Amino acid sequence: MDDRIVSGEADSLEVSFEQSLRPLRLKEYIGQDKVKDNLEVFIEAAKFREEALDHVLLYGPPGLGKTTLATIIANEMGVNIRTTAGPAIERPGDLAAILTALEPGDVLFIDEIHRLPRSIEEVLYPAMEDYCLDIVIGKGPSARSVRLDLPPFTLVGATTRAGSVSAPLRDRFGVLSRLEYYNENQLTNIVVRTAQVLNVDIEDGAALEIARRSRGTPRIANRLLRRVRDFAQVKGNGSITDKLAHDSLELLQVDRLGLDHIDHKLLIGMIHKFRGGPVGLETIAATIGEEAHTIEDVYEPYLLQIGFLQRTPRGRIVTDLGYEHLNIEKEM
Ligand SMILES: Nc1ncnc2c1ncn2[C@@H]1O[C@H](COP(=O)(O)OP(=O)(O)OP(=O)(O)O)[C@@H](O)[C@H]1O
Ligand SMILES: [Mg+2]
Repeated sequence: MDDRIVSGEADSLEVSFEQSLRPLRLKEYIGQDKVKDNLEVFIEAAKFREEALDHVLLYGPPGLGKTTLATIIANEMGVNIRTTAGPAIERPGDLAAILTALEPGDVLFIDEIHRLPRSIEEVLYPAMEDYCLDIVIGKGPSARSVRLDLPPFTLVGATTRAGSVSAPLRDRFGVLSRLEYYNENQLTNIVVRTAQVLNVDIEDGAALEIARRSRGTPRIANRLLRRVRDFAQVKGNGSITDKLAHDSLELLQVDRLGLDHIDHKLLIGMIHKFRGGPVGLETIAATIGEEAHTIEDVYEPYLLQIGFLQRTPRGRIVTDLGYEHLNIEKEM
């Protein structure tokens, strides 16, 4: 599952490649105009008042640019960014060590913030509200609580599951920004920009072709571009022409809407075994040999989003659009 070329999640080898492609400024960050416009105002106002920026919660599916945006926020504010992740903070002391090391105005980026232990969340509340920490020293009757002052800072939290962030934590963010899937035009611009960074020639049609197959996700667009570049170097003269892009994407088995063999297996399985549904999640899972939650979290969202699958109270159904795309006649 992890080596799916159209997975929104980053694979471990991709990290440094992605790092080199990250836009550093808001101006270079393509799309997400609403989020960008708001942030621009808040950043300018905070800088004018010489205060730390309000805490920001970024949420949305994997690969849409949350980590990138966190870095940009720090750059635009002209401050340092300290990065950690929800599961990495196990004890209140871990959090205290990080917070007390911040300089005034710094950004603390907590990725996967929905996975922060509850006990840590409680320590975080006064830190976010009043820039202070209440720490308990000692045990039993001699235990006492001391209050530590912190420098003003900005917490930037990121999550793919906004629903799993507790209400009291969510309420302490001044700015809540939801990242949306990108349209074809924006993804084309991202592909063109990445090609420039990688110093590879690409024709307009080729950039569009890659954009279309990227499931609205910059991470996938960049990954497909990298694979296509490999074909261009081995089978061509290094330039990515329209034809080369088309042929290599066919070889990579990513269809013209970004569906891969697993999407096809799922849809075709539902059509052939259950006449397109309605069929329950568990049954689909058993049919294609996957876990139900993997289907729900990983395979299904894009198919629902492009309207190929529909959720009904009696189970999932393949829509007419889905049949059409697969070129299968619907049985009456
Ligand atoms: N708006 C954008 N403009 C240009 N490139 C982008 C944009 N958004 C994301 N990217 C590129 O896509 C890749 C993935 O972005 P990023 O790592 O920020 O996603 P993420 O939302 O943090 O994903 P995850 O949920 O897995 O942590 C990066 O290489 C980044 O350069
Ligand atoms: Mg990230």
